Amino acid sequence: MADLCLAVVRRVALPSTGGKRQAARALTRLEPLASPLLGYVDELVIALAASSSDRRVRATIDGLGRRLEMHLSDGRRGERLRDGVRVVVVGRPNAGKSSLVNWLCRRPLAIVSPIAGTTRDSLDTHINLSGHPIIVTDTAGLRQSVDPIEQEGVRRTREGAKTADVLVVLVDAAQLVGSNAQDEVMRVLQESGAFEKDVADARILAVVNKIDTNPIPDQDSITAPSGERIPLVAVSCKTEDGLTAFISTLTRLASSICSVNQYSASPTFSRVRQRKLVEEALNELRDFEPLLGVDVSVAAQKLRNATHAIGMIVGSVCTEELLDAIFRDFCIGK
Ligand SMILES: Nc1nc2c(ncn2[C@@H]2O[C@H](COP(=O)(O)OP(=O)(O)OP(=O)(O)O)[C@@H](O)[C@H]2O)c(=O)[nH]1
Ligand SMILES: [Mg+2]
Repeated sequence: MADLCLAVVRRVALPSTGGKRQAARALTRLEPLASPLLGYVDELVIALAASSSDRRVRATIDGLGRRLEMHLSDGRRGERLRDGVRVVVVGRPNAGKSSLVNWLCRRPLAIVSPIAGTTRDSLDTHINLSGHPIIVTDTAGLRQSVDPIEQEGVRRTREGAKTADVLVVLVDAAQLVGSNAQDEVMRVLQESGAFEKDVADARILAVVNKIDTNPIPDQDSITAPSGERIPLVAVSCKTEDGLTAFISTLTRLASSICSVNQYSASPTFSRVRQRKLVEEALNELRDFEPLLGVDVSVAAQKLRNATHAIGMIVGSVCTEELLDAIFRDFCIGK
């Protein structure tokens, strides 16, 4: 076992010079993430050095893997805190999407006109909603068209819908058959591609606009085919009726997105790159166990790869000090 520890620690703890430089640069930018993950690396090396049995090594690596998984399941909170919660407004042409987005950002971001098909491209703007950073996207109205430019606009709307944290489905009160918002919202959702697997996580907010032209009966939610309740608000961008309720509901959804599990009490991954590196580290840890009984040096390489991936995020991994500490505290090699 001492041999195993020595082999593993040597391989884990001796990075290339280039890797060290890169890691050192990364550290300065990633302070909030550094301590917990650096703790893992220390723990990993120390556990290996101190372990007296294979089983304990396996348990330690398994525990580390589970904790990395917990961080990965943080609901992308760090990315949302950095970039903003993505709110995408979809609906048919002329429903009032641009009017709603302009009202949200308090400026005439998008052209508003009675001509259906005015917005032809997706437009992003950043706003602050009770302290939550939000990216609001206005989109081209969903409809069949032979115009290739409009087709491209609709394709972009669907792509945007896939990235939404909150999908606002806006329908025109005047277009409702018998004031039935449920069916029209479901049709628009279907056309936006929202029932496809990769957008299944987005929160949906249904909005009936233009209630000044056709008041609808009081209703605060509708039911999705899955049985889930979708909040519904009735508004008029013209008279501003209902917009306060719209803002409260949107704020509630944004808050719920920004608060998830215990690991998101502090921001975790603020960049996709960091998440990818942790996923890489996790894969290496998962490969370690089956290899341990077969070839210690190949297994050790897996740990070194995992350490390197985390080191790319937190920086000062595998420093001379860490090596010194291991040799001082555990007398390995003496
Ligand atoms: N009466 C009434 N008219 C509204 C309301 N909201 C928007 N409109 C009008 O509806 C028309 C279409 O509004 P837009 O905001 O351009 O609609 P849109 O959904 O962005 O339309 P496209 O860009 O064509 O997809 C404009 O003439 C707006 O002034 C409302 O609440 N009540
Ligand atoms: Mg528009």
